[in-house]
Amino acid sequence: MSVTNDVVARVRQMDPDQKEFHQAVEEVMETLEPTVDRHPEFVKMKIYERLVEPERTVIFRVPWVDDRNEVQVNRGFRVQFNNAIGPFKGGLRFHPSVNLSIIKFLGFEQILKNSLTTLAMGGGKGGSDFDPKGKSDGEVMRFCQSFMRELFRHIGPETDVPAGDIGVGGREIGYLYGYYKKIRNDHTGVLTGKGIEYGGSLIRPEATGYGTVYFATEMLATRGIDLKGKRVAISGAGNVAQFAIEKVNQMGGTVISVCDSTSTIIDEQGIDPEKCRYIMELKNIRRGRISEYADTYKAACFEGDNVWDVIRKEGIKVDVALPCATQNEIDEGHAQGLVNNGCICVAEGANMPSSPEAIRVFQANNLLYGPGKASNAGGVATSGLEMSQNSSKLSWSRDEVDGKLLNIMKGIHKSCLDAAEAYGKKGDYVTGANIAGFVKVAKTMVAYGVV
Ligand SMILES: NC(=O)C1=CN([C@@H]2O[C@H](COP(=O)(O)OP(=O)(O)OC[C@H]3O[C@@H](n4cnc5c(N)ncnc54)[C@H](OP(=O)(O)O)[C@@H]3O)[C@@H](O)[C@H]2O)C=CC1
Ligand SMILES: O=C(O)CCC(=O)C(=O)O
Repeated sequence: MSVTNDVVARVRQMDPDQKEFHQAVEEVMETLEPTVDRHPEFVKMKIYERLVEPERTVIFRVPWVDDRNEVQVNRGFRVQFNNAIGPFKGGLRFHPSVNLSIIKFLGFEQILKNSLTTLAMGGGKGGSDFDPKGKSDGEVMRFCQSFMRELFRHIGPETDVPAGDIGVGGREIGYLYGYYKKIRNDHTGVLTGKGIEYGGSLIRPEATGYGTVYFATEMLATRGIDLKGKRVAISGAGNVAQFAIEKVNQMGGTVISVCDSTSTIIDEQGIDPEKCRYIMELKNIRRGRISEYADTYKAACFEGDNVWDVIRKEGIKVDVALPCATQNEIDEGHAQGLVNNGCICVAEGANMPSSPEAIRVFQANNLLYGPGKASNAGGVATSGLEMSQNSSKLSWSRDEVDGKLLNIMKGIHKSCLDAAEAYGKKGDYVTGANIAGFVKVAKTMVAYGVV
């Protein structure tokens, strides 16, 4: 048995119920095989085994009082996975599905993603099974304050710097940061995604969606194809999806879909900038359902199906797919549906949105397939830029940050292709992203000795 297979088997045996974590580890370990022969020092120092074991995991009680004056209790998590190359860094997810397996898969992916950005950031992730949907601002604030009442002792600008993810946007970051500042009496860059008035970076809200589109354009360019005039399917209707729509519009593509967890909208006329602003207002301010879009604009609404179900069932032609909702939203059948309907490029805005079987379909059909840890790395990269601005007490202009984001995405794209070629897998972005992200972290861990 190879070292990497051993690691997968051990992870499965030690934590048998953590299926999302197994999936993430398996995908990475499969592709790291070529590094084993070339780096005997990684084997000797048990780097593969150490990579899948978090530095520490904190699980905590989050009690809070709802608007009816009743006490509620949720579970909080922070997995500090690896800080070899910089402070732990990664978002917080508030969603009822959150459990240790999901937080570990996200934290594990974050190690390699953050390494790819070239910035000094280790990997971590956290969150809670709290559901912000349907809660008042007061309830969300009291929950965030209780969450921070425990989290504050584990984080710091040089230790661990959380940010947003599903269910954690500007509102939540404001409540979390305000409470941290209150109890630590410290105004410091301990969170990213902050409001611009109190230390946030321009372009951070846009960065994940914009970066995903920049990555897609780089992939398309390798085949001499332009995004202009292409039909683009996007899933999700949250932060990543909204700014992916905005950037596709700026680059001359046509976005034909959007969804939330209850329904999918197909708009054959295209989700133009005005409709995109409508979605932002609907989702970020009114916190309504995406089905309302079809009441306002002439568009089809499919209850209970995600974007990929609808594309497959209805035979909707698509050139480019940008999954921006959640993990495993694209299964094998969805992937085949995309292939059958003409898709040439998939760039993941979400984390692990494609199942392993779906990835095999994309690769077997020679699609340009960009895994999330490369294609959505613009969000955390811009968080890294926010950290730099905070520590130097400077604020950069919109154009300056966007320019740096674009260069980082181009750099990640090149690193993926270079590593894939160097390790005998030319054009394979999955292998390239995993190896390029891993080797830097692994070399650093070797340099530190056994710690
Ligand atoms: N925010 C960031 O900077 C980064 C985010 N990501 C990843 O991008 C993805 C989206 O995150 P983000 O936009 O920030 O989160 P948001 O909470 O802003 O939006 C998530 C969107 O996805 C929808 N969604 C969630 N679950 C499902 C589902 N099962 N089926 C269909 N739609 C669903 C939500 O619907 P509803 O409104 O019904 O909840 C919502 O519209 C996640 O995978 C996240 O990990 C990756 C890198 C950085
Ligand atoms: O900006 C960050 O620190 C986190 C972004 C994130 O959670 C992610 O990349 O998945």
